[in-house]
Parts: sequence; structure tokens; C-alpha cells
Amino acid sequence: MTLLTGRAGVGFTLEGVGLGYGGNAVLRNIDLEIEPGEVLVVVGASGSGKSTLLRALAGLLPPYEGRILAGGAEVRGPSPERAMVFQDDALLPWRTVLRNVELPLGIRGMDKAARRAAASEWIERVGLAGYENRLPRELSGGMRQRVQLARALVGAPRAVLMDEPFGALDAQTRAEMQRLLLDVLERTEATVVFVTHDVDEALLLGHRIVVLGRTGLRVFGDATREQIVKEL
Ligand SMILES: Nc1ncnc2c1ncn2[C@@H]1O[C@H](COP(=O)(O)OP(=O)(O)OP(=O)(O)O)[C@@H](O)[C@H]1O
Repeated sequence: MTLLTGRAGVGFTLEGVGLGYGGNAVLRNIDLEIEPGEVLVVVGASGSGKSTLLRALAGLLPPYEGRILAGGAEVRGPSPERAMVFQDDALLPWRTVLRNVELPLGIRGMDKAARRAAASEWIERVGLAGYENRLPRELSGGMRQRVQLARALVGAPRAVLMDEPFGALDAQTRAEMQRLLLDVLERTEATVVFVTHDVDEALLLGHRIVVLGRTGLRVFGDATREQIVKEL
């Protein structure tokens, strides 16, 4: 079997982390444990620092103080172990669906036949069988997000970092994508950190919810909608 499966999710530890840009602090003194294999949703108002936190977990933004560990090792830059999914279409426009999904496997040096088999399997899982040779511009927004999801998961990353992946979709497509994500996550042990500003989406998807709110960062294991809205 060519699929990469069964790789355990990675946990993150944030110790006294400060994040910001050019001397302007966005988030200060964050202590947070993200458990291996959990789906942690980060919710907060616009500008609260959700994407900033995600970028730091990805290794794209170094903390100005404190440290971030992934699986016990300090995060010092991006890694294929931590896949990202963005709101905006981050697919390569000149590559077909198949070749976009194969991309992370090429970077890992997998041979062509194995790449093709693994990518085809994931394309089918996200409901896009038959669309392998389409270009991104020939797909709807929801379909493009399906391709991003397949591309993120095909390499069996140990964490998937998702930045408002369904934020630009209409309500019905968004609900479909949420169901698809829940279904797909059953097949992976990856740790998921999912950013949204939608409280209902957070409650639907998250094992735990981190609120970046008025009183700073709060973690909820079992929260009601009212509790979260109050924090925002
Ligand atoms: N590249 C950057 N350079 C300078 N400041 C930035 C940069 N990116 C974000 N910021 C600032 O950091 C703060 C947090 O931004 P961030 O994008 O993390 O918020 P967010 O919660 O993800 O917001 P949204 O929901 O609108 O995407 C904002 O004040 C923003 O202006």
C-alpha cells in the first residue's frame, strides 16, 4: 500500500510566548499545551491574533520571547510535518488537481507511481474523483478547498494548521466542508489547529476551543456558545 498512514499527531508546547511584528506585540506571555491528535479550534475577533498564532506554530513567525516546542523539539522553521490550509486559494494555478495534490510527496522524494496512487486515493476521499486533470480555475471555491485538504493530508503530516479554510464559502458549501473535514479527520491521527471567527464552527469541530478574547487567551474544554461569545 502506498498511503502514508498511522503517523501519530504531534503535540505543541508554548512557554511564555510573545508574538508580534516589528516591535509591536500582538500576543503576550502565552502558555498553552496542544495535545497530540486533538482538534484545537482558535476563535477570536478580527485582529485578535489567530493567524499570528498559527503562523508561529507553522514556524513562519519566530516568537520574540518564550519558545514553541513541537514534539519536544523547538520549532525553528516550517516543516512538511506541519501542513497548512489557507482561506484563499493557495493551489498552484498551472498545475492540475492531481499534480497539486502530489506536490508534498514530490518534496519527500516519493516515486511517481506511488505519488500518483496516494494522490488519487486522497482526491477520491475528498469527493473529487473524475476531476484529477482539471486546473484550479475550472473548480468552484468549495472544490478548491477540497483539493487543499487532500494536499494537506496526502503526506500524512503530524499536524495540520488551518487558517479559516471555509471562511470564503457560502453557508451550504461551508456546512458540507465541515462534514467532510470531520469525516476525513477520522482517518488521520494528525493534530489539528483550526482558526475561525465563527463560534458555531468552533463548537462543531473543536475538541477544545481557545478564545483570543478581551481578557486574553482562555481555553475551554467543554463550553457553551454563550460562554464563548461572552469572552470575545
Ligand atoms: N505581516 C504583518 N505585519 C505587521 N502587522 C501584522 C502582520 N500580520 C498581522 N499583523 C497585525 O497583527 C494583528 C493580528 O493579526 P492576525 O492576522 O493574526 O489577526 P486575526 O485574528 O487572524 O484576524 P482576521 O480574523 O481578521 O484574519 C493585527 O493587528 C494585524 O494588523
